[in-house]
Amino acid sequence: MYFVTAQEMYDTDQYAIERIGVEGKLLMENAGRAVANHMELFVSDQKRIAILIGKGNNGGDGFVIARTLLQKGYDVEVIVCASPSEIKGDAAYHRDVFRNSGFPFISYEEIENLEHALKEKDVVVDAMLGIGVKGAIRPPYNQLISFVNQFEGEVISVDLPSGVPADEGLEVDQAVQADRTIVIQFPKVSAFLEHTAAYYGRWEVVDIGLPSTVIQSKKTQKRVWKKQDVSTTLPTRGAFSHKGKHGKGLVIGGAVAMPGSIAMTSRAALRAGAGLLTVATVQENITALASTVVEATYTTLPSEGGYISDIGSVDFSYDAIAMGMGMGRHTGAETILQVALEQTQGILLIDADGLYALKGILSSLKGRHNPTILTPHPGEMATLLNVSIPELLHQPFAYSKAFAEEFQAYIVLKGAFTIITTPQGNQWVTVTGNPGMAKGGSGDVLAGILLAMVMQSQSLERALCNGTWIHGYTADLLVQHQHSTYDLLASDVIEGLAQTYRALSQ
Ligand SMILES: NC(=O)C1=CN([C@@H]2O[C@H](COP(=O)(O)OP(=O)(O)OC[C@H]3O[C@@H](n4cnc5c(N)ncnc54)[C@H](OP(=O)(O)O)[C@@H]3O)[C@@H](O)[C@H]2O)[C@@H](O)CC1
Ligand SMILES: Nc1ncnc2c1ncn2[C@@H]1O[C@H](COP(=O)(O)OP(=O)(O)O)[C@@H](O)[C@H]1O
Ligand SMILES: [K+]
Repeated sequence: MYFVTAQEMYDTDQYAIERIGVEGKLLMENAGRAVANHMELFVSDQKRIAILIGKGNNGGDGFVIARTLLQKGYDVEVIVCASPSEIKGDAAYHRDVFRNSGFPFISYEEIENLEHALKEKDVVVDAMLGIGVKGAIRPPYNQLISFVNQFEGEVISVDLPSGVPADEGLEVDQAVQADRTIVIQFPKVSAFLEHTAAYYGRWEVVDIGLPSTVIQSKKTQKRVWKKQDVSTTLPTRGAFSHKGKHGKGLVIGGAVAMPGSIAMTSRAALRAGAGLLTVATVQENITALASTVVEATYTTLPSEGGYISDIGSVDFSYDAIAMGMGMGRHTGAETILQVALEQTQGILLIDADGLYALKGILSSLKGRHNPTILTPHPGEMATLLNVSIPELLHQPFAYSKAFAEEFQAYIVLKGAFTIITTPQGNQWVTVTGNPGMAKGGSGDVLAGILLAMVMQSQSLERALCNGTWIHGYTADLLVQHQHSTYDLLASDVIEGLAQTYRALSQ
């Protein structure tokens, strides 16, 4: 499923009108009807509904929603949040159709105490501001938004909660806190940003028949990776496959004080289907690890001060190598990473402490002939970019894209919304996962799953999307059935992979 910026939405709208010949009025009719029909699924006709209508096209949708619901027998009061004569274009057309159908509306100015009037309602439909919102919220919307936010019934926003911009990199001045948002055709970028997503409440998309042509013709696209994508792209294991077909992988990492991280990465890689796995770590870790991850083979590395001191003995001819987990941030780490960057013949995934080591030698990424994958959490990514974490999280898509394109790497920016960016600038977001994963070790498990995924026959971006989706989904299943967000451990997710793979293969 594509998701879009405000401009991409307007371009799509224009394409439908100018190239396909669907009139704007009809698009608005489709939008309003689709929203009203969707509301019918969860709002009973016994509810008292107020629809707040703004002066732009979001308000135009509101008139169609109101007319459709009234025709279905719903109890609807329409409150126009502007002088009705300010409404222009397609929205004015639908204002007139609404009026000519014999339905009344009232201007907010005519209501003596709007806050009180809303108390009489069960549901407020917010069709005040859509993707056209800009800058600080001006009267009367600022006041109306605060009334809506004090309203105790259900708030349903149309397209996006009024006041929330569609795009990243913008401040929210004041915005409706919706319980539910019915999104028109394509989700907007703000549905996947930490500072704006919560305003949407739960959201669903309604189809109004707009084509994806414009979005597909762009040089790069942004898409949500969903369960159906996983089911249709996850490679199946052929009846006559052998271990060599499922990848020969290597995990490099683990300082003396941090053996657990590579144990988790390795176990996760094996549970996620890796054919053969070797672990290269300091000699002190080998005995304990070998009894924890019995399926792996081991390469003993020399240590100094508890850290890997040299990786010269490593054979780099693996299909894929994951490096950096529990490696430590010692001074020698950069040299070790440099060796790996130069010698790895297959795919190189760099995580955790490897990303800190990468900071000083970022330009080495450009010289690599084989794919490099970086899996930073926001702290690691902000360090690589020399920006603050809030700055990064304000526009994670733009930062990830610029970075991936400049350094020709795949970036997996982890978080509640994990963003996968290819070196060409295409982006996917996975929305699985829960706060139970906000614990040490979750990233190590993801690195292992991704290592296994990229070695099995599928495109790299699909492998990364499938891996992050599966990681989060497994944690979601565990929290729903056996665990809570408090007690869930990163290693539970490794064992939980069994459930996910079984569910996906049924
Ligand atoms: N494919 C599509 O595009 C389709 C779009 N559709 C629908 O149209 C919506 C987009 O409509 P839109 O462009 O008219 O913008 P929208 O958000 O309704 O309002 C703009 C108005 O808000 C005002 N305003 C802005 N900022 C403000 C502020 N800070 N404080 C106060 N006021 C502010 C601004 O006022 P002005 O600055 O002009 O004075 C202007 O009057 C979209 O979300 C979807 O619902 C569907 O019908 C069909 C397909
Ligand atoms: N609140 C959350 N919702 C969804 N996923 C989360 C949440 N918090 C963390 N995660 C996931 O957990 C993992 C944490 O990775 P990371 O921060 O690298 O952990 P660590 O370094 O401790 O192993 C990432 O895959 C991230 O997407
Ligand atoms: K709205």
